[in-house]
Amino acid sequence: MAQPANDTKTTTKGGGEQNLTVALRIRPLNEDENYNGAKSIAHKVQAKMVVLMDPMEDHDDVLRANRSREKQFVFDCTFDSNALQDEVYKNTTRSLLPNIINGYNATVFAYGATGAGKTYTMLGTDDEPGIMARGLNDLFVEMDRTKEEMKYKVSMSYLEIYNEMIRDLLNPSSGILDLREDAKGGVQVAGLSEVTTRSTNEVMDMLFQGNKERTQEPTAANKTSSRSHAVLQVIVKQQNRVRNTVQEVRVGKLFMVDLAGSERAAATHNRGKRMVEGAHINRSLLALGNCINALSDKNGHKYINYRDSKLTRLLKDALGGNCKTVMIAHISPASSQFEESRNTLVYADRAKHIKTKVRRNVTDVSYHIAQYTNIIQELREEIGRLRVKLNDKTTSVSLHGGSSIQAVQAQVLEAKRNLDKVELNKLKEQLLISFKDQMELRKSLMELNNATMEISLETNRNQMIITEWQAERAKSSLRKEGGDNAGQMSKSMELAGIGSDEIVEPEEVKVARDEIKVLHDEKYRTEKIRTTVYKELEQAKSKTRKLEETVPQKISDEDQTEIVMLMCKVHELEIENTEGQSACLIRDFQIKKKDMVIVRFRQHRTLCDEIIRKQKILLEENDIPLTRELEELMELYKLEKEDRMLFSEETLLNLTPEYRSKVPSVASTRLYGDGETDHMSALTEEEDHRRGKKSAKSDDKLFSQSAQARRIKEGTLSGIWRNNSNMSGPDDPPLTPTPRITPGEKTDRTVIATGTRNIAALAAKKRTIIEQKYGDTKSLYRPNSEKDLTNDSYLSQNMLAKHNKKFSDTTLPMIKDPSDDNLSHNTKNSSFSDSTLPPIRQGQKNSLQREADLKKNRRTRGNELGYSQQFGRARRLSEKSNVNTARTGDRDLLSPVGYRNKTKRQGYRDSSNASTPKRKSKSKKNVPTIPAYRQGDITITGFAVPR
Ligand SMILES: Nc1ncnc2c1ncn2[C@@H]1O[C@H](COP(=O)(O)OP(=O)(O)OP(=O)(O)O)[C@@H](O)[C@H]1O
Repeated sequence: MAQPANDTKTTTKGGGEQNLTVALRIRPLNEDENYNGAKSIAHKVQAKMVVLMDPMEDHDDVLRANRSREKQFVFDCTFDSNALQDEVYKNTTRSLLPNIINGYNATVFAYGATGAGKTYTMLGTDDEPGIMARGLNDLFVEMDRTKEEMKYKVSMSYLEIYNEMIRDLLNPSSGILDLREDAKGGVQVAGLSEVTTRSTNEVMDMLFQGNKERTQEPTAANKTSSRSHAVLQVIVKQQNRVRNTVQEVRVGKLFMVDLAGSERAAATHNRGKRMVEGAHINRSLLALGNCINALSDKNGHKYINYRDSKLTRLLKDALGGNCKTVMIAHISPASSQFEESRNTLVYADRAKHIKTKVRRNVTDVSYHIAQYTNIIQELREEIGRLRVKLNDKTTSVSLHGGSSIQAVQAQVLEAKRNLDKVELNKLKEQLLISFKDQMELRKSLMELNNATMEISLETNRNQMIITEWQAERAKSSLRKEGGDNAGQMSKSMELAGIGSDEIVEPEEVKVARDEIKVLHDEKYRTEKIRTTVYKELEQAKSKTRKLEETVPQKISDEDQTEIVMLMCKVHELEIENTEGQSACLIRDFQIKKKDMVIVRFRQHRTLCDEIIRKQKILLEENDIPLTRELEELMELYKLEKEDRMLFSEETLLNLTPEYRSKVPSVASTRLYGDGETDHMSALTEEEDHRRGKKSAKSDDKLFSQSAQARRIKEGTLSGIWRNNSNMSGPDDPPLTPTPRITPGEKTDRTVIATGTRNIAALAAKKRTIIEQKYGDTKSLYRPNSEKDLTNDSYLSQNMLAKHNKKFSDTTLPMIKDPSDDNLSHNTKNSSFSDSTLPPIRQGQKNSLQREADLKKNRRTRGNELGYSQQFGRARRLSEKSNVNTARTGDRDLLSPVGYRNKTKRQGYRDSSNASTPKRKSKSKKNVPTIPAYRQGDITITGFAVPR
């Protein structure tokens, strides 16, 4: 029997003292006993009680009446002749097996006379296996049940004591084995083979082979009499599968002993060898009986002599040590076996009092470092085993439950698809909302940009009206002073800046001033809204970008990704479309602005032309010779004018029709452009002709009338030269829009003459100043060869402006040459910018009236804003549907724009009814105001972006 390797510390834990379990089995009468007429004298009278009757007892024998040997015995359990093998096993042995597994020792031995049925109980037959087979079978079953958690090692040995000699039944060739005791008092059989077994079948095979080796001889008492004690030892080592450095190993031993039966020589008729065998058997059994007697001594002071036989030495632990012991006594019920049975019963009854101390055998093994490798290896093997097991389970599950798992997987996939679909729809919805918001904001921004442009244009137009009137006012002052040579200087000075207050400002100019202020406020408000919208647009863009970035992360399906990408593409195209529209509008605005600059330039040029012409007349009339330089300049001027005429038709064609119709007050000036100059020249010539004066010889070229100028005579002087009733004679025809040219020469001549006189007055003023300063006026008339006169075009407007700033203030602002390539750039920086609002004169006579008009305008706008704020998004559709109508002035009154215009018109009417003349249709203006901003609610007068 091998011991655990390494550092071991074997201890016994738990348990306690307990009595030997004694069972009694009474076998049936065999054929011989029946044949010999033996009577059954052993009876199980209760579950644990047996009665052994005295076969010699005779109730009729008075002498032996009180000497009956009948006796009752009580054991832990009794089995009669009808008891089955399984019943005996279950009631005596099976309860021991768990103890064996948990490290306890147990012994089951069969005791009894020869032929009493010990071998039958322990070994049994093929059909009725005995306790050994059943016990071993159940032991393996139990180990198999817990093998996942515990690791077992089962070994067995099988020996016999025959004639006090120990033989290895599993290895008979090993000869007689010695019985030795170790230092701890443990009994060891040297050289006994321990065969490791893994299954019940192996155990049974070995048991079968071992029994064949057992000495068994027929005797008179038993045809299959066992002539030796057989000891089957099963050692079970148990340890937890989870290894540790200190491992607890439980070692349980089960001894199953089939003793040889005691025999009486007389009864067995043994002779010779059988008699010798019987003597050894009896001797060993006697030793066993003595031990039992000693162990069962109630005082417990008797010496237990185990050394009298090898049997008692082997059963030392089983009888008095650490062992749970079950003794199954066997008797024959036959009356012929009364003495044997009675002795057995007496021994068994004594054995009941034997107490053993049962403890668990535990060995704590501390492994050396070198052995950790083995532990690790074992652990790896365990892991591998578990993996195999897992795979097997998976495979098994796949085989048996594959369809259900596939169904579950399908359901999970389906659920995931549904989830993805819901998420995708949500994402799509968010994207669409984001696109829509962005588009609305872009359109709003575009509309606001256009509103700003419209405001700018409208401001310029009003500025022109004011400038136009200021020029007229200046000329009107000249006319009033026309012909009055006396005090020319003082008048001229007055003309230069003073006296204009006496001229009543027309209603149109007042409205223009009011509207400039309104437009200025409107521009400020529009810019503010534009900033807000721009910020919102940036936020919307950012939001859309984030959503677009989320798309590939959340959408795995290819088709779904494609759909969302298409949505994004559509969105991008919509944005491009909007930007294209915006660019068109901006270009249109630039063209309009350039047109306006051109008109302003032409106005200015016309004035310059007129001044030059009149100066030339004055020079001729006064016989003032032209300087050489002036002649050269005149020649250049003439050439430039001819070129201009050639260019005029092309310029006319390039002007936008919309602008022509939209700016009626300056339309005539703009439309006819150079033609007007020509026409004016023609008129001047006609006047000269009527006066009978000859023109200067150079006039045929310089002031010649072109065919085109004559053709377009109609309406030419409707602009700055004629639009003043104060300047018109009583016989003059109505003012514009009358397109037909009328005899206005007289007025024009007056104007021209007045202008010339003004210039002359300024010249005189200059001379006076110089004289006062230098006392020499000749320097003013120095020939052109003289240096300081070379650059003095003293009759030019610029020169005059230098001497009198006020004069220049009353004239048109300086305009850069339109031939500049940077026209648009100059336009932005020019004096026409709406940021340069004209100064509103204080102290004018009509200032109170204008203030009233302004307040009225403000009130009107206030109504507009309040009203427009009440409009929601739903109103937009109504507004949009009325855009075209709004352009023609017939706007929906529910529309903010329509409401505004309607109110405004009404406001004008009220104003005119109260204190001011009715506004002429010519001066009716559409001030581009925008209602209070609400995303997508912007509509500009005369402009709407289709949605
Ligand atoms: N309970 C029983 N039921 C039927 N037959 C039995 C029973 N017990 C014993 N026998 C039979 O009795 C005979 C003797 O039994 P067995 O050999 O087991 O006695 P034994 O006590 O082992 O004898 P020995 O000590 O000589 O070996 C056998 O033929 C056996 O089959």
